[in-house]
Order: sequence, then structure tokens, then C-alpha cells
Amino acid sequence: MAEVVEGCIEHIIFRNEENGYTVLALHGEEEITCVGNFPYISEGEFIKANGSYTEHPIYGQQFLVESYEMNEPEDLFSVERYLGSGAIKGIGPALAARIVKKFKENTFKIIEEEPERLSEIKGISERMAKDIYRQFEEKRDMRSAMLFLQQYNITGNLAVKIFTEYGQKMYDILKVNPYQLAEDISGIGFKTADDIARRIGIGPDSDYRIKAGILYTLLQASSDGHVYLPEMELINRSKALLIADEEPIQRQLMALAIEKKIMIKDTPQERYIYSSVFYYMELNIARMLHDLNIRYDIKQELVLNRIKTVEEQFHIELEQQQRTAVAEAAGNGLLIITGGPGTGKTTTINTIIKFFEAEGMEILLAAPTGRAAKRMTETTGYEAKTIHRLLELTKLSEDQENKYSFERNEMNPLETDVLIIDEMSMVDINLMHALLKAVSIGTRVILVGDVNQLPSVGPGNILKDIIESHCFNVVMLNKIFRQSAGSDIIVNAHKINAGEQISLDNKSKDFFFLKREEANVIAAVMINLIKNKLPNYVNATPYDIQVLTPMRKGELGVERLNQILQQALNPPGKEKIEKEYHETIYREGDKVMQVKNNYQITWEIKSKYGITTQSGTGVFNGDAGIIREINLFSEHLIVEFDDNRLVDYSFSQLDELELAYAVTIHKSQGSEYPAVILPILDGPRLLFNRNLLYTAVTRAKNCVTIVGSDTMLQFMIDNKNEQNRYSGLCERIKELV
Ligand SMILES: Nc1ncnc2c1ncn2[C@@H]1O[C@H](COP(=O)(O)OP(=O)(O)OP(=O)(O)O)[C@@H](O)[C@H]1O
Repeated sequence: MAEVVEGCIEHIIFRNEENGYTVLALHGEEEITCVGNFPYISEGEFIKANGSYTEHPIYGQQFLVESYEMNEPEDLFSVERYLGSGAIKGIGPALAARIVKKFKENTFKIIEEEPERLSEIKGISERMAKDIYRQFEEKRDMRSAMLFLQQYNITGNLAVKIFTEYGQKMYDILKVNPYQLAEDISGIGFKTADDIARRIGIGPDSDYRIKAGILYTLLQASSDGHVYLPEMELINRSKALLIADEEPIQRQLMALAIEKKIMIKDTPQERYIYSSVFYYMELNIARMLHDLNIRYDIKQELVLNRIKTVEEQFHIELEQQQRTAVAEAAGNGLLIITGGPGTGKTTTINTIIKFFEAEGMEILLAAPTGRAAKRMTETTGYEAKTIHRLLELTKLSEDQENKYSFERNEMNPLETDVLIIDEMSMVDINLMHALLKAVSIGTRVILVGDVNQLPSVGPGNILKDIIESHCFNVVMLNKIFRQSAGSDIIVNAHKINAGEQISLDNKSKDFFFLKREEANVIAAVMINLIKNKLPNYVNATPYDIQVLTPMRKGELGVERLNQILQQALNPPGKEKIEKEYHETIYREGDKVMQVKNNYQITWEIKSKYGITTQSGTGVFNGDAGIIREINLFSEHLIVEFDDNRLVDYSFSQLDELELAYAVTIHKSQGSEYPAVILPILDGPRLLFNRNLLYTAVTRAKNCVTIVGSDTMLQFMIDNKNEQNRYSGLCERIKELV
């Protein structure tokens, strides 16, 4: 039942700064605990709140606030309390008492209308009087802005961000073009802006709306990996989003092109539409690649001698292709090395490093993810960084949450003679652009990767486009070495890639197929494998065994499998604390994965006495860990990642974590696991392709077990149709020749 309570905020018990969720003690006729969304409210202020009483299992009776308004404090005691509460910096209880004693019931009026009179009070200078006035105004403005935005369901940090960005202009912008918010403020997308626009009464055919819808459609396409869209596809998608006709969309396309927000690229066959940012990125990448591609005059003999030394050192003989790679690396500014698992990429990189080292050259190594960089460090014996670290990522400012920039760029390039990047298939257009900007001409750049892996999560098809342009030196390694040839994981990966049948007779030591035709049976088999069969076989813990699945949804999708596997592998227990967040239960002992890059979050490594011995920042998309501790009172949980790194998450950051008993094959890119289980039964035909299966199989170091349907497995091997990605880099590179 809706009720109204009124009173003074005695004490703020808890506040989540992210979303404004607050627990406070309200002093009215009686003491009430109120919970709800109260950003920007201070102790000592007066509110009148609508809501209803609820019973919390631990904290007892609470008043759940749905909406509230500010009341001016009425009696002198309350005015004094408010002023002295700390709400206005520089005024403490003693000064508040003096102010109220002098101005009595006119106190607020004086502050607002004749603030200079405050300096009549001992202890307040003219400057301070001005400052009090400014703070008072700011608070009032911010508060009215908060209340205004609350009508549109914008609360917490987001509301503060909007007001901080626009100030008093906020009202005009909201009235005329709320779509501006989607462009200026991270955290507001087209949907939110459209929602605000509708409530404000902006018509569905407003020019601003159509333009914003087109830009949003391009943005959405980029989250599917596209760099541009063909015109008709863009129009059709925009029509569906905006529920509008083609004509106004065509018109606004032209307007956006004039404003230089989009670029139109005509080809003989089709017209492509880019967001301007991506268009220039693509163009610059193509140009920078050409600029780097310088020929060096290196004596073949020298190269051969060096290779010989390395061969003696490692007791191997390089294959012809590997030799070519070393010679090309020595003689060219740009080289691409590609090959599947076990084809000797690492061995080639190591020889290249030795060559340049002997030449006295500086060498830097990097890879796109933390895990890939770690692996590169292990296999080369030289420190490899993530590309982000290499480029010295910095945050622009505290209030611009997701805006990052790199210290290393064209003004301050990397100081090195040689740069080797591994796992290039995971590098998207943004990262490639940032990377190349930081490389000066004359640096030798060696890009290594497996072009048959799934393309990057972010937009673009960088590695493939560079190779297919046929404009640069590419060495393809395709021989599987003897050591690797003993592994059916590697042999089968190559067969899958070539569209050949693989043997499913289970005579292998590291590649198994268990035919099951029902989702629940498949789930039960997987549990048995993880709990009982595989740990001993691969000498690993159940946590090291990773289930990889093609989809998020469905009976064998990530979401359902995580629930089933959580229940089987980490069931609830008296001693295990859990927290439910957005319909997921996070429980102590759960396996979780960070699902976005967070460069700011800190980690610590502690000694057994609990003393921090090492600390740093950054947890990256794809990093997996275990929940060690959940604290319901402080609303935090602690996750332990690789190398005993402990990371403290507040509950409001739980969006960054997902259960990771099962993860999608897409998310597993760049990671390796001792053992992988693949449930393959049924799903969208487009998704079930060779590329996906190949990526999944190559994630396993020691053992792959496929559980499911052999027909579907064969279908995947036969299905060469990769999901289409619109990317124009290959063309841009060719155009510049
Ligand atoms: N020329 C060679 N002669 C003999 N063995 C080789 C040669 N080159 C590589 N190898 C061996 O083949 C195996 C695979 O090589 P390497 O690790 O370099 O391949 P890779 O392409 O990096 O593999 P992955 O992508 O799976 O890490 C290793 O055991 C390596 O020692």
C-alpha cells in the first residue's frame, strides 16, 4: 500500500555511488529506515517520500521509496542542522549555529538572495560567503536536475554525468534533441534517448531521431563485427529500428554525410556506408601498413649463418618456410606469419628474436589479451605485454568512465627496432589503428596469427584482410611437426580446417567423441567427465576442464549449462555465502569470468600471512577465476584469478562477471585449457560452421571430448560459410598500391 513519510535525513547508512542506491535513517515522527534511489542527497536534508513498507529478512522493517521530493527545513533547529551537517563544505555545527542565530527564519533567503551579508558573521569572509552561495546554488541545481531526470528513469551516476556534462543547458538539450545524449554520454544509447524523447513528446519522424537511429544501427552492426554496412542493409535495418519509411532515412543519410558523421563509399557494385571514424581508421591502417613495408638490404649469408647458430642451439633444423620467414623478417619492414597449431610459429618467432638480438636490435613482444601475452612470455622466454599495456593505456579523466587513450601514439612512438605481435586474429580495427599509430617507420613489424581462427570480437577482419590483399609479405606455415603430429587434437584441427573427415572411433589418446542425442543426457555426461573421468586423465582439477559451447541460449547454451554445472560442481552449502544479481546466483567457490576489459580495477597478491606482496591494475575480458569470498554486509566479493591475484568487486560491478563453468567458443578465443568438452547437438546453421569448431578444438592442450551428434559434427566440418563480416581493409590496402 502506497504511503508517505516525511522527515530529516539523520544518517546515510549505505550508498552505492554507481547507481545511487541508498539506505538512510529518516527522522520524522519516528525513526524509519528508507531504501531507494537517492543520489545526491545529504544528511540533514528534508524529504517527503512516497513508497511502501517492506520486511527485509536481515534488516527488518524498511520503507521502500518510489519517489521523493525535497522539503525546505521549516523550524530553526532543522535549518541549523542542515547547514551544519556537512552538506555545505566549510560550515560546521558551530558556524551553522551562528548563521541561524543571526538570520533566523530568513537564513535560506539571505544565502540565496543576499549572500554577501553572510560575511557579517564572524568567521565568514566575503570569499567564503560567495563560496557558500555557489555551493548552495549548485546543490539546488543538481537536485532539481536529479528530480527532473528521475521522471525519465535516469538516476544515479548517469544523472550526475548528464548534469555535469551539460549544466543548465541540459533542459534545452533534452527538450530539443535528447538523441544528443547518446552521442555525448557513455552509458546512454539510442534506446534510452528514444525513450526520453517519446516521453518529452518528440515525434517519431523527427530528423534528430532518424539520424540517431542510423548512427545507432551502424554502431550495432559494429558490435557484430562489421566495419560498414551496404546501403540497402543499413536502410532496412534502420527502417526496422525506427519503424520509418525509406525516404526520410535516405534524406538523413545525406544530411549525415554532409555533417561528416558518415562516409559513403561507392563501388561499381554497391554503395557502402561507414561511420566516419571507422572509415578513416581503415584508410589510415592501410596507409600505415604500406609505409612500414620497407625493403632492407640484408645479406642472405648473414641470415643463414644466424639460422644455423639457432639451429645448433635448439637442436632443430628449420623447415624451408620457417627459414623464409626469418629471412623475410630480416629483409622487410612488415611480415605476416600465419599457420595452424603445431606448425612452428613459436619456433619461428624465437629464431627471429635471436636473429635481431644478435644484430643488437631492440625487440618488443605483445599480444591482444592478457592470456595470450602470458603464453607468449612462456614460449619465447621474453617478456610479452598486452598491446594495451605496450601502448601505455591511460584513462582520460575520472568522470569519463570508458574513455581511454594511449600514451604511445604518433607523437610518442614505441622505441624499438622490432615489434612482434602474436594472436593477430584477435586484433580488431580499433586496436590495430592505435598500435600502428605508435609504430614509427623503420620499425620492423612482424604479425603472427592463425587466420583460420574466428575473427576478433571487435569490428574488422584485420589479419585476414591483410593476407588477402596480397600486398605484403606473408609466410604460411603448413607443415605439422612430428611432435605435434602425435597429437590428434592438432591433426584433427588441421583436418577440420581442410574439411576432411575426422576419426571418431575413440582410439585416440587425446580426442574423444561420445555420441549422445539428448541435451539432458549430454549435460549429465559432461558432469561425469568433469567430476570423475577427466581430472585424473589429464592431471588437472575440475576447474581446469572447460566446457565450450557455440551458443548463449538454448538447452546447451552457456546460460543453462552454467546453472546445471554450478549445481553439480558447486552446490549450495551452509558454509557458502551467495549473492543473487540479475537472476544469476554467485556463490563462494564458483568459477567466474571477467567479461569486459577493466584496466582500472586493482589486484593484489598476498602472502600466507595476508600481507600484500604485489599489486597492479587490470583484469581483462576472458580472464577466469574463482569466487573466494562474498561479503553481504559490505556488498563486495573477492575473486582469485591466475597467479593468486585477488580482485575485490563491489556488487554493483557484478555485470563484469559471469559464471564460467561453460563459456561460448567466441569468448574462449586466445585462451588455452588443459581439457575442453564440446557439447554439439543442434543450433543455428549459420553459427555451426567449420571455423567455430576449429577454434574450439584448438583451445585444448591435452584433451578434447565432443559430446553429442556425429551428424551435426560432420555438418560443422562441411559448413564453410563463415559469418559474413563487412570490412573494407583489403580493398583500401589494394587501392593504395
Ligand atoms: N623445424 C622444426 N623441426 C622440428 N620440430 C619443430 C620445428 N619447428 C617446430 N618444431 C616443433 O613442433 C612443435 C610445434 O612448434 P611450435 O610450438 O613452434 O608451433 P606453433 O605454431 O607455435 O604451435 P601452437 O600454435 O600450437 O602454439 C614444437 O614441439 C616444436 O619444437
